[in-house]
Amino acid sequence: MIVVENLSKHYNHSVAVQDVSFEVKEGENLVLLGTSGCGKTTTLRMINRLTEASSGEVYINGKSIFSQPADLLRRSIGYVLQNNGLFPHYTVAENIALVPKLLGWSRQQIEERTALLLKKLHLSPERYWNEYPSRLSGGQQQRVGLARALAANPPILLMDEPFGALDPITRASVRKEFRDLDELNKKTVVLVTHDIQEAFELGDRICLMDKGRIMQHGTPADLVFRPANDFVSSFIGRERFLLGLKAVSFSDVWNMLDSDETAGQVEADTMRESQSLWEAMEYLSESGGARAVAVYNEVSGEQREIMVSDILRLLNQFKQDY
Ligand SMILES: Nc1ncnc2c1ncn2[C@@H]1O[C@H](COP(=O)(O)OP(=O)(O)OP(=O)(O)O)[C@@H](O)[C@H]1O
Repeated sequence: MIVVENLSKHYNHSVAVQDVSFEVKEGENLVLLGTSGCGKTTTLRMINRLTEASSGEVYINGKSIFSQPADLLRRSIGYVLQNNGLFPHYTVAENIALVPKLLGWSRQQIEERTALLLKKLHLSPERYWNEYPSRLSGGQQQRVGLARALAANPPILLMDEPFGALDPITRASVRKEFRDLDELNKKTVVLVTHDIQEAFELGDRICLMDKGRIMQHGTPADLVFRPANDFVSSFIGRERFLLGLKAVSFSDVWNMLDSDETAGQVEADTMRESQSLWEAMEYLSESGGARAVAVYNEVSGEQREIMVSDILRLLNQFKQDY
């Protein structure tokens, strides 16, 4: 768990971050969202002390980050940079091995871990082990950057615009891989982005920032359905409908579904209750004429069949009750 209390950063007479406070629970994804220059990166870098705070406190599992040397702190926190930060003169495997080596892992341990991570990130170890970063595509470099940050299995991961350098299509597919990666499920993640769609897809909670301050800290649904002020409303702006679909999952609206719709056998391409209404929309628009999608609830063992008209009804009903 990360607790940030009244964190500020001043440069001479200018203020980069002012009095920022938030908590990130274990296993949660917190997104720092906002336009360029609002203080996201500075806030992130104060957590691993790449930037030293002017004032305020950060506790990780109850322990102040200032109670240990900054370089030791950084070995226990994964960090993914926007331009991936890979060393150009190191191979893929050497880049991934950096922190495990510093921690004194055996060669065999390092090789096993590297091979496992490459496979999980869809990079064949045989093909990419000895490759240099400049010979990889942007998406592949980004995956290696992520593998490097995950190598020593840190409980906390800080990510600065991790998909920022990618074109929109690669960006969407790497983002999807990121969401599905089991390595990340239990990690506490703080992710910086200026992309509101990305924030809504990846964040359990979002801190929307402006001019160094937090404008609203809440769930994606809080930001869309209960904006704290005019700034938040106008930031959400015309994307309200789409973001609403991304903010609501089937588990949020399960008891608004008729129980007699469908039950029984789970079909192969069934969605799960943790997926969003948006994902069901995407499925229906991409499936070439399917009128309904089956959604399976792992908790109750029930299955429902969902049509486009259900999705719109669920969104409206959720909004009214929120
Ligand atoms: N080393 C520095 N010296 C002086 N000012 C700085 C320094 N680093 C950042 N700033 C200023 O602090 C403010 C916040 O910068 P920061 O990089 O945190 O914003 P950001 O929201 O991450 O923006 P971006 O998305 O463009 O990276 C900006 O006004 C920036 O110019």
